[in-house]
Amino acid sequence: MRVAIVGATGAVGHELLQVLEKSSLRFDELLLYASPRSAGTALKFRGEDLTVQVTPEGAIDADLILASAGGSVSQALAPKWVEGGAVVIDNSSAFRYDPEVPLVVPEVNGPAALRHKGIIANPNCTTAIAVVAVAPLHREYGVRRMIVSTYQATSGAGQKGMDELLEETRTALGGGEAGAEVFAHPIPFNVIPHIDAFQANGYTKEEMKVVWETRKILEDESLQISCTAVRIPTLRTHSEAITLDLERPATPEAARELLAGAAGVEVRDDPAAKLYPMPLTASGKYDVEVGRIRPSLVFEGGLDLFVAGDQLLKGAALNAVQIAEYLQQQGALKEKQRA
Ligand SMILES: NC(=O)C1=CN([C@@H]2O[C@H](COP(=O)(O)OP(=O)(O)OC[C@H]3O[C@@H](n4cnc5c(N)ncnc54)[C@H](OP(=O)(O)O)[C@@H]3O)[C@@H](O)[C@H]2O)C=CC1
Ligand SMILES: N[C@@H](CC(=O)OP(=O)(O)O)C(=O)O
Repeated sequence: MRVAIVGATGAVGHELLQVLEKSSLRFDELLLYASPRSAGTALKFRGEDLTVQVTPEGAIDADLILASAGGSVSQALAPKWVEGGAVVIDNSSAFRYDPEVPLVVPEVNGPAALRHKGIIANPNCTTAIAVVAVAPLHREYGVRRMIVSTYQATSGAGQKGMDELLEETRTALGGGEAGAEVFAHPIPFNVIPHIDAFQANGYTKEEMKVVWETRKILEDESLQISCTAVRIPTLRTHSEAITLDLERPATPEAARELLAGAAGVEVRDDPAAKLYPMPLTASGKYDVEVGRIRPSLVFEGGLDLFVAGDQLLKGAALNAVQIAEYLQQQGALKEKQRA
């Protein structure tokens, strides 16, 4: 079994290497690809140096390709990879809204992955983190309306986002004027309510991804969702305040108990002991932290909660590897015939 990572030198690629090291996925060989500027770079995997190669324009001889090199690379090359016999798990947004392409968070809709025709899409990171917490509540109480406000880390914009936070913070602390290239405004000591492009309806694409993708994953087009997505000066982990209007009333106690048994969730909810989800505690963790669970003051029987999830892990690398593990467990990931 041969696995390839395209985009191995990026923020998500780096996490893919770490997650694969610990994963139960069985494979014999790992191939690493990036852009020409990284060709020849050595990256460690299981104690060995693997050399990064230039991503070819055509097929890659691998059984499974984990793609995290951006939408335009996936758009252009993923169909060729599939033609060459590989299964592609794509971290970009290129195919997420294609009805033929499953959009999968294994804890929530794992079996959807089995319906793939070569490509499986990994959801937007903000969405993936939200649905891990919301799906169990939706199943039990029926979510009617969902209002989300996000606090998104700079690594959501890749390695260059983290670099800009660190460099511009140094500049600001040194008495200089912080600049901005990756973000729309200087990020140190600021919050920016602008992630991705503004759409005709006044929402950003990041906000609309939460709407479109949550509905697709939960298979419920009737869900009413509104999101405000905000960039904050942290390195990693996206946090989200979520308000839920429910068809059947929930109590915080019952919700806490339900979520404590839910896969991928860690309930961290003891305000008296100052225990609640935070980037500081959620970073590097596989589970999404959920806390501040309380009755909604607006929607009777509804809930307010706060989640924090490492978006480079559950929002990207971990979720992609979990999809691959799921396929393999189901006997749906096979080595292709080679001459
Ligand atoms: N960051 C996040 O939180 C999340 C990211 N994603 C998605 O994952 C993908 C990667 O994101 P991220 O790791 O953050 O981005 P980075 O900018 O950190 O990394 C991009 C990677 O893609 C490679 N790359 C860029 N252009 C090309 C090209 N033309 N051909 C081949 N390889 C190329 C880069 O190689 P090189 O180093 O040589 O330039 C690098 O390895 C994106 O689609 C993003 O939307 C999804 C969920 C969350
Ligand atoms: N949501 C990421 C950006 C990203 O990579 O999103 P997507 O995978 O939907 O393109 C952010 O915080 O900026």
